[in-house]
Amino acid sequence: MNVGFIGTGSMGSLLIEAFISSDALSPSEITISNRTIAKAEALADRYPGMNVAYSNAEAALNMDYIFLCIKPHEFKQVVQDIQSSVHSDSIVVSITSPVLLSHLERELNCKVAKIIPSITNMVRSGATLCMYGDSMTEQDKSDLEQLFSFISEPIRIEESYTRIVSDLSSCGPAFFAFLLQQFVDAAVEETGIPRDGALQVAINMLHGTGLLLTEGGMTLEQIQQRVAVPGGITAKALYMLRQETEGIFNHLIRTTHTKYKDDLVKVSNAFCGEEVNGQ
Ligand SMILES: NC(=O)C1=CN([C@@H]2O[C@H](COP(=O)(O)OP(=O)(O)OC[C@H]3O[C@@H](n4cnc5c(N)ncnc54)[C@H](O)[C@@H]3O)[C@@H](O)[C@H]2O)C=CC1
Ligand SMILES: O=C(O)[C@@H]1CCC=N1
Repeated sequence: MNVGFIGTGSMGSLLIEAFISSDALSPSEITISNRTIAKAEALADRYPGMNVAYSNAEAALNMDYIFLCIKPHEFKQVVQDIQSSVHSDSIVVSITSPVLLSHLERELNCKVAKIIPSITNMVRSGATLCMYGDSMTEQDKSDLEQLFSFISEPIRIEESYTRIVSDLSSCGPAFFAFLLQQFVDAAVEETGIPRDGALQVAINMLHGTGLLLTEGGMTLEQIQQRVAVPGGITAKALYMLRQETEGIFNHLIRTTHTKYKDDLVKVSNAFCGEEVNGQ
């Protein structure tokens, strides 16, 4: 398989490293390009056999898959760069939410997909959200999902739900890391417990809670019920939490969606010179 990665920043390098460490791809199957070429060269130095391309056009030439691991505002330029390298059987994969499949289909004479990864894929965990353009066959979709199954659970979603599912899957690790940090900081502030010890206990708790929900087969409600014995301490604290956090995640979701709509308008203007009112 020949796979091109354009953009070797945070997510591009994470995907490359996860695919290699999971044996989904060997370094010699991978060609990379990046705006700052020294960054691509440094990555390739760590994986003998990996190829560095000195233009995006070269990174897309003769590739089965071309992953665009760049920011939304960088798409228009990169899509132009690769236009003459792709052919009807190439599959271009975008990993960002505000670039629509229709934007890519409009500009590229090839098959297109959108796959939103998550930082959790670094440890071969979490989901990848899969959406496909019209020319992707069922075989193309299952081949791509087979590749992503080495590092994640691929889940097909409707493009109209991209943002909310990205909030849960890709932004979620940042949101829950933030909440855990607040919990630990408060523990230190309120009691003087050494931070390292408190953090270690909190991390074990989060890991164990994840296992209860997966391997343990428990629901979110069951976990709360089993811990919050009637009249006990947890029950009292959960009551307080419900009062104090009411509506907070609605506010969070409205915030991500407002930013998403702004980005979508900018990308649509760049691609089509017109505004789009999609969600
Ligand atoms: N951070 C996360 O957890 C997730 C990020 N994403 C998406 O991944 C995308 C990339 O994000 P990051 O990797 O965090 O960004 P980044 O800024 O770390 O990486 C982008 C890379 O693209 C390169 N680049 C920019 N313009 C280029 C061009 N014209 N030609 C070649 N290379 C170019 C930059 O040099 C940089 O190395 C974003 O669109 C983001 O929405 C998607 C899911 C999760
Ligand atoms: O907004 C996006 O497309 C992704 C999800 C998490 C970070 N960036």
